[in-house]
Amino acid sequence: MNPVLAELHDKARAVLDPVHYDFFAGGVGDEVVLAENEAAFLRLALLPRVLRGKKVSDAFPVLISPTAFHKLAHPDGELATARAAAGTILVSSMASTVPIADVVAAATGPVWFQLYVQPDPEVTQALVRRAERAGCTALVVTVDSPVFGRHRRDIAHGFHDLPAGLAAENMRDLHGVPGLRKIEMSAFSWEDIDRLRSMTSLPLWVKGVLHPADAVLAVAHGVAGIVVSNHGGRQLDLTPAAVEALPGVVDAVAGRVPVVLDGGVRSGGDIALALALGASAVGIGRPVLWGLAADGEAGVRRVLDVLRDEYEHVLAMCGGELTRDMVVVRGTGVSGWRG
Ligand SMILES: Cc1cc2nc3c(=O)[nH]c(=O)nc-3n(C[C@H](O)[C@H](O)[C@H](O)COP(=O)(O)O)c2cc1C
Ligand SMILES: CC(C)CC(=O)C(=O)O
Repeated sequence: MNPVLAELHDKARAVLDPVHYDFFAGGVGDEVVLAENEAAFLRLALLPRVLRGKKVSDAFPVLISPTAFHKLAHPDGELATARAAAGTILVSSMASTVPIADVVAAATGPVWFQLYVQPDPEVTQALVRRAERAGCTALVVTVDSPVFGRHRRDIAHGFHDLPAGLAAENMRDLHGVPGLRKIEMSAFSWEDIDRLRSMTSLPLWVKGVLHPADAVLAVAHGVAGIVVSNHGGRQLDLTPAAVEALPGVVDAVAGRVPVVLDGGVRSGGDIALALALGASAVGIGRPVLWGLAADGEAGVRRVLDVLRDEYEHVLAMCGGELTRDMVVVRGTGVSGWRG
């Protein structure tokens, strides 16, 4: 892990209420997948190309992944995250503690809205309209959560609701129970994706695809992009590391829509590995929360700056372009990982 990210993580752990730290840090079950998401990157290496004479582009292929309840990390909550997000895309969680309109107003770049499809279609529709009115430029529907993951740390602490004064603000006044944490999970289907697409002209992404067959279905159902993700190890503690599921999805999609990799990205090198394996960009979850908890807006900015700097350095070392033949599995010498 980049040492600045490690330092911010340590500071976040020191300042946060241990219950909230565990909510942010924890995963599902034995936290095997949580650990694997990071460990899998350490099993990969890059064969740099030389003498290519390429100028490194200044694109920064990073999105801020949607994470809930930023006011648990810092009193400015999502406003601080949004202000720091310049140069990236902020995917704002439906479970934000600041209303989406205020998040967009504080941001200087694009904000996408992450949505959990709700059992009541009217609630889902109201959320979509709130995102549209706020000025969000895409919807990201999370599809890996038909039920809540069982997080042992939260269960041990009895953490199942927000403290007084904080609320999932986007849910306010929907169903007339203001301010309760009442995000619901639902086992919806591709028909709901079609329905959502007909409900809005916003580009619609799906987040939480791991199986190549689902990636093919997602393209067939007209999605604008796919986030390969196991929800940061918070849903099913049996999946492969996110980066291990990436090549299969990339192959299935065959360039028809962009594929974003999310889970375990902790350095510029991890970003480079994901891009070499075919991702268009990566999403960052917990490191943003550590920056936010440690130092608010400045902390989030530091996380992004350090990743940008490290990524550009690695890219320059690799000759300015990243392709799958450059990826080697450590200990095997095999390149062109999985084809
Ligand atoms: C505390 C926390 C809250 C999260 N909340 C959401 C959420 O509201 N919606 C969602 O789609 N994903 C949510 N996620 C998953 C992230 O979007 C992302 O998939 C994951 O954090 C990526 O892994 P990383 O933390 O290793 O970068 C959450 C993750 C964490 C750690
Ligand atoms: C409100 C929660 C469902 C947010 C979430 O997705 C998570 O904690 O992983």
